[in-house]
Amino acid sequence: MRLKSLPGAETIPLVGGELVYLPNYVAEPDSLKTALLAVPGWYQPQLQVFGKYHATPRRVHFVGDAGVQYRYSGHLHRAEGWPPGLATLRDRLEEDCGQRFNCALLNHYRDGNDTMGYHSDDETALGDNPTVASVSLGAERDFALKPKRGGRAQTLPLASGSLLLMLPPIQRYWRHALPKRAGVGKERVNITFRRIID
Ligand SMILES: O=C(O)CCC(=O)C(=O)O
Ligand SMILES: [Fe+2]
Repeated sequence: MRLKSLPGAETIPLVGGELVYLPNYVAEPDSLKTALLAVPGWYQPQLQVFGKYHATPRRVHFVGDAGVQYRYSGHLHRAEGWPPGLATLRDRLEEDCGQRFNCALLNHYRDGNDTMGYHSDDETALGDNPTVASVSLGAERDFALKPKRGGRAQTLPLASGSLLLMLPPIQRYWRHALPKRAGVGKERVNITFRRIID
């Protein structure tokens, strides 16, 4: 990956990796959010935990080059193409990051009660050194990071229209989450652009 020098980018060094944060990457985040929420195919996966089914506390959608498959959170997702508006953003990201992204996972957090638990994006399908590019639209939410070896969690508020690049080898040493924020009444859409290697 050859990262272009992006004006306004802030590098956040962490032990064993780094993040790059750009607050104003998308010019009209609200209209992109509205367009993405209108795309058919959003659903709320049911997760089986100790034999009992629970609804995942957010809605998800998987898009990308037709035929790309990704097993994530116990479900096999199959992409059927890129929604209008997202292909343009992907092209710009590919240009800025110097690498291809062949799919994206969309998450819809309806309000501060919708969350994502601690995990790392380290599926073998992403290869040994994945770069995950995360774009946030709508409500500002805290992104939390915790070292796998133990230690304090750090939080980073993700503004509407921002880009967060999770550069390798961060997924090896850190987990991340989107914690509950009871005071947040507005919705948020997050897009994580990924590259499945087959
Ligand atoms: O919503 C976010 O900012 C995080 C999403 C995430 O970690 C993921 O999709 O793997
Ligand atoms: Fe993630």
